[in-house]
Amino acid sequence: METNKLPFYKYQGTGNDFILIDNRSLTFPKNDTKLVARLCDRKFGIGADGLMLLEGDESSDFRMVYFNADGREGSMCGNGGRCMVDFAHHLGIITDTTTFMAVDGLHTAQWEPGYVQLQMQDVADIKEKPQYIFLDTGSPHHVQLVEDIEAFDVRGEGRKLRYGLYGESGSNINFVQQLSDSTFAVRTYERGVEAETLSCGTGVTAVALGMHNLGKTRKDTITLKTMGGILEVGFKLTEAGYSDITLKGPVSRVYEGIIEI
Ligand SMILES: N[C@H](CCC[C@H](N)C(=O)O)C(=O)O
Repeated sequence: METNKLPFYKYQGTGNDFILIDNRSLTFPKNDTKLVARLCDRKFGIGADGLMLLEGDESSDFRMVYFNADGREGSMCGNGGRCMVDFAHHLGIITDTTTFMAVDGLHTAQWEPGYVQLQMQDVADIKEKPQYIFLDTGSPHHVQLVEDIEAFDVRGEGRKLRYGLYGESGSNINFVQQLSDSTFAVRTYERGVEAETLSCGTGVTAVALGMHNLGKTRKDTITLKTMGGILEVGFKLTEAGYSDITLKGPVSRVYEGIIEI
């Protein structure tokens, strides 16, 4: 059987980990769901929460294409976007500011060594239910307050809600506990990974906006403690909803390698 050597980079942003591939040549077989799932498998492949391709784009610096660990193309990934910006900087495509295209439209970002701040799409629609809230920050997010987040069964309860409440297309499920006026602890069950991840960028963005909308905080800069580190979300509230939403936190290029496919 003929094999190809595929160069890749491994990244993590607050413990949300990704395989990144320079696909400006457009040679990666992106419809091969099984291949993407195998590359993301932690026993049979490289291992990651998702895989991303960096491609060229006519209207911006580059295009980000994101796949969940199950091999299917996902919606927006905030931590992935932050890692992508560091990757583009490493490849020499950008300097310290950039505009790039993702599945939910254009994003601007600021790079500094080890940190990336990403601007997210505006959010106008937040659904408040007695037990939870739901909003889309580029990806769909259920946000639910819990009492003892450390002891909470994120995988079990997340799985139930992801399928029970949202069906096959699903939602990401975030559990949150308020720690102070402007600090919240968050744990996330991610659809497409179908497990808890150490952190979710669009998830903590949803938590920050959701907690502000519920009146749990009056601050416009919120600190989110995830299992994999600390993220910061800033925003402005206008008549049309939340705008100038930013997600900031650490990113690191862990290693690079070559895998035969
Ligand atoms: N981990 C990602 C979210 C991925 C969303 C994905 N699980 C989907 O719903 O397609 C983040 O940092 O925002």
